[in-house]
Amino acid sequence: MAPNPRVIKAFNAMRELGFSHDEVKPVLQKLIRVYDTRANDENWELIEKDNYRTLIDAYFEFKEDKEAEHNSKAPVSHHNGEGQTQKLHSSTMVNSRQLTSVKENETHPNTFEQEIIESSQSLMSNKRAKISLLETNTEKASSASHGEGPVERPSSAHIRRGDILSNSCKKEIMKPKTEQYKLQLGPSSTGCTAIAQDEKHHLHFLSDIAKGSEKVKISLVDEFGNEELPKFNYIPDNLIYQSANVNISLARIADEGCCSDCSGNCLSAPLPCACAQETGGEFAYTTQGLLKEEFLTACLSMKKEPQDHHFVYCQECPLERSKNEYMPELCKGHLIRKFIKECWRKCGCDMQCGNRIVQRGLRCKLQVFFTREGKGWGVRTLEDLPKGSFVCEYVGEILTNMELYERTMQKKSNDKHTYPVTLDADWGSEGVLKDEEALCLDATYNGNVARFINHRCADANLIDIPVEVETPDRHYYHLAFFTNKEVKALEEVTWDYGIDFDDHDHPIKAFRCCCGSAFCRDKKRKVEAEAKTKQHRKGACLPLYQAPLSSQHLLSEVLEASEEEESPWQPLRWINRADFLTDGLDRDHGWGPARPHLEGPCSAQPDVSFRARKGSHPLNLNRVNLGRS
Ligand SMILES: C[S@@+](CC[C@H](N)C(=O)[O-])C[C@H]1O[C@@H](n2cnc3c(N)ncnc32)[C@H](O)[C@@H]1O
Repeated sequence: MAPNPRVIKAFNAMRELGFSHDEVKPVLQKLIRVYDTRANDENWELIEKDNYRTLIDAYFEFKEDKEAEHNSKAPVSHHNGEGQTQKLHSSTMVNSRQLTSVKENETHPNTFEQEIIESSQSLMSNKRAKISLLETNTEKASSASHGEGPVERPSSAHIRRGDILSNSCKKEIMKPKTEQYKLQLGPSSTGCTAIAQDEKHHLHFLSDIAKGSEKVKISLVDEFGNEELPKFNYIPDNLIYQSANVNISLARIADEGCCSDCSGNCLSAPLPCACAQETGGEFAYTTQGLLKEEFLTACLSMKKEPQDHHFVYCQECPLERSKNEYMPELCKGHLIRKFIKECWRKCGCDMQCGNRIVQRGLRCKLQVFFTREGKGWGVRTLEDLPKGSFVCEYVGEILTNMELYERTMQKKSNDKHTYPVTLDADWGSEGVLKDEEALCLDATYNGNVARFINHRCADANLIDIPVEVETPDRHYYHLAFFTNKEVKALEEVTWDYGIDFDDHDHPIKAFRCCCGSAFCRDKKRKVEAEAKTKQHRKGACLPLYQAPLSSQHLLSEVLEASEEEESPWQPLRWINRADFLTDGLDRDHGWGPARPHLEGPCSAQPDVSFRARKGSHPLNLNRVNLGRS
């Protein structure tokens, strides 16, 4: 295939500015992918405009990231929980609950409003609360709680603060309208917060975002009243999007892979059954339905300290293939995970069997709330949860990684994409995975409550564990969240996405982490980057070259020549790269950017200052005549 002339033009333009082909290639490739120029040739203009300004910026960003990555890797210890940079992993399955006929006593809780009161009361009795606030007197709520009518269907109701604030609070509301004030029960993410706001603000409140599809209601509240309600479809079980190859059939479950001879509760049998083999001949669950301590500890240590032997490297990584079909990069590694295997349809036990926890679905009282730290919506528990409790599953659409990549490319820039989960916990046991077998979960458009669970670096209170239920093949499994410590009512629940904040190739751009953890990997990275910038400012700046104005030399020639040992062209001055970039390229005067590897000490004062290019920053930078004129 003949090379695209625009690619050649881009390389030529960059070469003229002194950037070599090899340095530009990965950056250009990335931009081509990001702007999808193959599908839309017009997008080339975005790369080409302002004399390839985007490409130049991307080039420096790329360099900076590489340097930051290099610096951040060296001192990181893998034993303090801060060094995890594994890719997202995870898991699970299709509609096990749709496929199972669950005949259990449905434990619909009281209305959301009652839950809140209960939570507040429990806080009061714990002496943690200073003020008890939220209470309802809406007719609907009371009739529902008295069984006089159907439970209110969720809707995007905007309930005014006066409707739900208790009498104790109304005194406060009499304060001047302009005054905003907040009455709190503990810190924002860990305590109940009730807020009386300016009259203009409304409290967003939904009594059940699951619309009755879960065994418990999941309420949503925005105490700040400013945020738009999230737009997505609630689904209680995973759905296959299109090309994902998820093959569920009883015939695929071997007799040895199930416990057809069991009856009742496998956990009460004298010996563990075949389904416990996966977990070393012991069930992962206690008879109280919690994760066993040893199993939890083993899973936690694998996540926190992923030693080398816990990673596998694909011969041809489907993740890399989805990013670049023609020139995939080498596999970055996948963490091998511990699985739980639950009894299922071919097993002789009943639905109450203690080895069927995740498939019985969500039972915790959870609430979606708007966080204050800049994380957007989050999830908190409305009841105390003992260590090892199953909280919920990460439910979404099952996509191939190719489909995910395409989806993220198509999304509009201001669309929020929830963090997807790659189902790669067992990729190591496979040969070369086909695209339709390399799956992930995306809960952006269709998902359950887990789509609101925020990330916390290293010391989150939930752990995600892969669970095999209805299919023995491990392309597809469930990803279940369990508490890894006791979680008190009204605490936010979080999990460590395993996000690598330096991975700029990930289909979803990493967010600025506001997890607040002392082990925050993003914060650590920023601190390191800032230290580096300061160092730059102090002295280690970049060399700036200028071809003599009188000379006919092209800037590229100057730059190329300056790399030769005997070159007459040596950088005489250095400038701060950030300053240079804000000022733009002044090619009319022959100014060119320097290459980072030529860093050196900053010179004191400029000899000469030049007029800045029209429209650029009017700085008299260290614009020094570097030529030998
Ligand atoms: C799975 S969603 C969680 C729900 C999300 N907060 C929302 O409002 O829909 C993941 C997204 O939440 C935000 N997020 C999660 N954890 C965060 C954190 N620690 N700091 C900042 N933003 C976070 C990021 O925008 C991320 O892409």
